[in-house]
Amino acid sequence: MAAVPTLARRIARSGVRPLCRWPLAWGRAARQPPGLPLAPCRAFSNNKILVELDESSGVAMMKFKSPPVNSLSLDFLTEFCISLEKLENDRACRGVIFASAVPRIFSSGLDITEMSGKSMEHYAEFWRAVQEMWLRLYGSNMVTIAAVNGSSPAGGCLVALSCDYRIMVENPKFSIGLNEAQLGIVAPFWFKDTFVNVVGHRIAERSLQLGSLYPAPEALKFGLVDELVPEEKLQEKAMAVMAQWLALPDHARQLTKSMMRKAVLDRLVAHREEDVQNFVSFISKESIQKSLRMYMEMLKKKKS
Ligand SMILES: CCCCCCCCCC/C=C\CC(=O)SCCNC(=O)CCNC(=O)[C@H](O)C(C)(C)COP(=O)(O)OP(=O)(O)OC[C@H]1O[C@@H](n2cnc3c(N)ncnc32)[C@H](O)[C@@H]1OP(=O)(O)O
Repeated sequence: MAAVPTLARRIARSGVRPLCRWPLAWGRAARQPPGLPLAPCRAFSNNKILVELDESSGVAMMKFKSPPVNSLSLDFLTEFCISLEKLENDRACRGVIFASAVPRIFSSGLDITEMSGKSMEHYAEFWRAVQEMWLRLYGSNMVTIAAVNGSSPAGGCLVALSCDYRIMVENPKFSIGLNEAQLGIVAPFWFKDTFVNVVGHRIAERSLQLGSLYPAPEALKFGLVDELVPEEKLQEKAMAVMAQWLALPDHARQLTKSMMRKAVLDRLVAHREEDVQNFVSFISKESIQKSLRMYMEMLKKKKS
């Protein structure tokens, strides 16, 4: 299979629609002192993601709005990469906070329908998009904070793990973890490396083998998330942590981040095509397809 940069073409084709210059998301108007004009702010959105950049603070809010569960479909991943690239190239932006606009769910992880009943070409295109999302997010020069306002299994957990800091809503009904093994699939080496870098080898090994999902208070205990807050305090807390991180000179923080993450990033870059081939041959096995179908059926049955 040739290494066709299909995602790059999708990014080029896909338009990012500008919104208005004075957006309302995250209650900016409420924070503004009365009588003063609003600080410069730019917003853009596409079908699945809303972004608001506050130029005075250099902080962007990226909100996932792909109901019902913010699953990471090919379209979502493409739009995520476009939005992140736009912010990365914007000199006014120094930090991004990620949150969900869907109640109770941060992200349900990779869209299982993209990995089930499709062609080998489709699996390859999808997996390149997953790799691209992680390479851009884990390798971002910006300060990245996950404001985890809902459940965040598997690929959703990877998004949070790839950020510099994780703040989660203290609700024990919200869970987070790399539960791939429960679906009969395996977290690839770069998911594992990202996880190990956050929680350490022993906890990662046990959690990955068991496919464990942890309620927010459990996740805090071993550092899968950095702190818990009540839902109504999440935005304020994320802004405060961001201000702390942005108080340092960018170059020192960026070089340190790159030093800490480079080996893990380089490993995927060096084995990218091999990783695509591994994914395609693994996911297209009939036994794996059967496991995914059963898991989807289980999700549907749970409702009835
Ligand atoms: C040798 C090694 C080689 C390497 C091989 C690599 C192999 C692959 C590695 C893949 C890595 C990562 C995988 C993933 O990320 S898989 C996704 C894992 N996600 C989950 O397990 C979460 C599943 N969902 C839930 O638990 C719940 O939906 C929820 C998120 C807790 C929300 O619960 P809810 O009650 O509010 O909503 P629910 O009714 O369950 O769902 C609403 C509809 O959404 C559908 N849905 C849910 N999650 C997904 C998903 N991830 N993908 C697609 N669709 C999803 C669900 O089926 C409902 O649909 P419908 O309304 O019934 O039609």
